[in-house]
Amino acid sequence: MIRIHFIVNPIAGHGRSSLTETLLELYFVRGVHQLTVKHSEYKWHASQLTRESISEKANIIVACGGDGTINEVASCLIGSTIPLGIIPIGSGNGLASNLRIPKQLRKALEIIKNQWTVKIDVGKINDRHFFSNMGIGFDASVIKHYESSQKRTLSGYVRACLISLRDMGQNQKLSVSINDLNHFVDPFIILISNSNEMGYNLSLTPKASLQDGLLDVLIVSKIGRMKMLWLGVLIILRKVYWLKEAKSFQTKQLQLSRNDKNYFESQIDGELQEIDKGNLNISIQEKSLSVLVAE
Ligand SMILES: Nc1ncnc2c1ncn2[C@@H]1O[C@H](COP(=O)(O)OP(=O)(O)OP(=O)(O)O)[C@@H](O)[C@H]1O
Repeated sequence: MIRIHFIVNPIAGHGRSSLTETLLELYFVRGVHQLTVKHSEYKWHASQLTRESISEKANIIVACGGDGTINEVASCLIGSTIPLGIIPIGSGNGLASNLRIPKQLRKALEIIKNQWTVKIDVGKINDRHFFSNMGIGFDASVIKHYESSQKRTLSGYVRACLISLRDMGQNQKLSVSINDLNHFVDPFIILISNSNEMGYNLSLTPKASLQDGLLDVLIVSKIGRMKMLWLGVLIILRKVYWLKEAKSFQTKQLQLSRNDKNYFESQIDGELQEIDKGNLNISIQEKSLSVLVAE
């Protein structure tokens, strides 16, 4: 018997999905698959449910949600032999899109039944993990406004970008140490990416790969408002490197530090996080998560 546990975020993707045990059972074989469906009730509950599923000896644990839910479930599975399944019912679904996991329920469940796995890299930031990307500056501000608007849609995302463009003015001098070189920056954005997709088919690091053992880093120093708009166009065209203030790096690890006492306001896999430390140590853990994908 294959024990498959589904951890469902009921509010992901505007809460439009209605994944129930009765619905899921239609796609599986009684006597071969044993299904358990759990619903998260609050932030970080999905992590707790995953830890319980591990002690209940689940053979496969499926994150049903967007990048935030995947982060909570997958963080508990790093280094484990239990593979992560994904049902992309989130809003942006960046990681699922990079892994070519379809949004159609039947096709996504087919991947889980087939049990074909690949190992992917995992990003580490101090004692937390990210699977898609993390960022500081403009994109953290976008996530802050996106989370506080009640509209988790592409138009809500565009609106959050416009509000963030209006608000970006504060200086935050940082030291970034990459590949033994120190860069002192007043960044508009720092994005550290494992995946080549941020969701909604957008990418700031189109060359990133989930399996290359490297983090792709984009640093854009402070720019004026016209250039910010031009950057928006370049993001859509996937040609951010055309901007002369944009610098790209590939590395296995980097450090960010700031001298003032402020916390780092950052986004990790699309969720706003306030990291109360003057130093961020960011690294890659190569091929440390098994994920179910199409063969
Ligand atoms: N019952 C719940 N009520 C409120 N928040 C929840 C609940 N269950 C999970 N969450 C939180 O919802 C947040 C958003 O989840 P998730 O990222 O999966 O969806 P999304 O934002 O729609 O998708 P994406 O990240 O792909 O845009 C996560 O931080 C998660 O911890």
